[in-house]
Amino acid sequence: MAVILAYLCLSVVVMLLVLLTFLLSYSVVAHRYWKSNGVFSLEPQLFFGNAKSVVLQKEGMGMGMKHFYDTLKRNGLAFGGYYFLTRPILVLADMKLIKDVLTTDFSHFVDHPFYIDEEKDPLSANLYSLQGEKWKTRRSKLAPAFSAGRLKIMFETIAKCCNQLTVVIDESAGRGNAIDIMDIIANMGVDMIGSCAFGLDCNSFKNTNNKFKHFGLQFLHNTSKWRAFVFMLLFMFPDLSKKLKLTLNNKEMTDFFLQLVRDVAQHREENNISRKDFMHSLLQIKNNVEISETSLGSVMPSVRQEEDGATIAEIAGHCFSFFVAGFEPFSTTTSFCLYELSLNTTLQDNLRKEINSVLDAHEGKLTYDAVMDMGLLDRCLKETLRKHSPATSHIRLCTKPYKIPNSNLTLPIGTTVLIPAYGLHMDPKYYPNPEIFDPDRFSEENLAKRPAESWMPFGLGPRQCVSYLFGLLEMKAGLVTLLKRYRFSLHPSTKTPITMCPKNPVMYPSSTIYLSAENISII
Ligand code: HEM
Repeated sequence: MAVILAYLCLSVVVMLLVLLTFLLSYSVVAHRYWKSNGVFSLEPQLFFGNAKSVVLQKEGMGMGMKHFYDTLKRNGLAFGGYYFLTRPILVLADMKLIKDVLTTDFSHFVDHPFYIDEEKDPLSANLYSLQGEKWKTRRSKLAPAFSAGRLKIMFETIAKCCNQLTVVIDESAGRGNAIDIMDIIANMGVDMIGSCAFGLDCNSFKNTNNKFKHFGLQFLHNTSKWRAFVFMLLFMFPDLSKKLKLTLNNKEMTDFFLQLVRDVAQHREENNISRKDFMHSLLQIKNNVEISETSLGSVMPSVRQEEDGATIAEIAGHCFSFFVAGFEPFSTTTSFCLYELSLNTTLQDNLRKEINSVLDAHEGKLTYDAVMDMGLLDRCLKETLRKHSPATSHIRLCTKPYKIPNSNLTLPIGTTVLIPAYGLHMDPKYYPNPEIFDPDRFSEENLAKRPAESWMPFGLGPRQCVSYLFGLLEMKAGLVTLLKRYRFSLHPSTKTPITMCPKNPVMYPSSTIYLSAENISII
């Protein structure tokens, strides 16, 4: 027995040693990549590459990339090599090169390098992750649903969701209570996407345990080490992950969203119901009805079609991506904007003056045209998206060999390329004193002084956020609703300066932002 036990122990030790040797050699060989291609990189650490602080969640990806961008700029380099664990990533620092990759030479960089498994994880087959021709076809079909004309029609649905905001704040206003502003805005974000994408009237404020919110937040706020590990495997080794049957979205959540979309689709199609939301547009795509930018139209075609233009799983994937892509940036940006306005109450008062005078000119109604007439609001939001950009980097996969202009480097297919948006947004060359919140940076005069590409919270080029107009619109509608009714100030329980949570892949504060609100109408 003792001999068998000793033999087993020895076998395990030998296997571990073989595995360790393999990993060591793999890491050492992988970390030669940039040097052998003559590309500048910082000395990588075994296994971790240059991402130790990010992987160990001591620093967020945005900050890590900003530091590398600063290093490249200090050394006058247009690009540099970075290792995320063993994966080489080319980081761009030169504005012209960034513009080429994202726009002029887009045909070489069509895809986002993310995991997708249409069969086992249908929700992963969304616009963000789709690749090649499939992405191109779906994006061109979806784009009209996000046009200005269509959003103007949808504005009524957006405005309805904003009304709920005041119900909760009214309970705390004027009492000096600490208001967890991000929680309130997040609830509104759930309502907004629930209503505008899934066609629900979920009212998160009253029904805090609703299933829709539960699953959405489960996806977004699960910062467990296991999830981070699975995410990393899916990013680093997509083929191996598929073999191991790893998925990003669990079955219970997938089934919930699929059933939800199935029910809504069936109900609307059977009763030919029209509603001013994205679900309406998606059902039109499903039924091969052309999306008009000037009128809502019916979900059912006038002549029955042989084949559906989209499956329920595709629609669910799209709605889910609207939720995932739209919820967090909406709630963080709107909250950060209110935070900045609470620190600068003169600016807040000026903005309120603009809101009131524009609303007066529009018969006191919150309409699409009224929101579009608010210039200072636009500048405040753009400055928030610069300083607190939710997406800190943009990422592309090289899909066709690409020779980098003015260099000897040709990128092979499969190279990951990263644009450090947060680095650009905090670069004093484009934004002097970048830590200062100054909406004037977005005045026409100041805009003319720097390249337009130095501001890219929504990405750039054909793969830029499909919904940036809707994103801006919903945030503006929320801010107008709040600022015309309340004066906000920072509550003493907020820890300042705000630092960023290193566990969250997007820009997210590490401690709660508490504000106080006074109801203006009764001051
Ligand atoms: C509110 C602020 C928002 C910000 C800051 C934002 C930011 C972004 C960014 C940075 C990207 C990637 C762009 C790139 O790779 O170049 C993106 C893509 C995307 N966003 Fe947004 N987004 C916002 C709101 C929304 C909303 C509300 C929706 C949906 C209703 C949405 C849907 C999408 C989709 C579907 C993609 C993938 C587009 C594609 O790959 O073709 N976003 N967004």
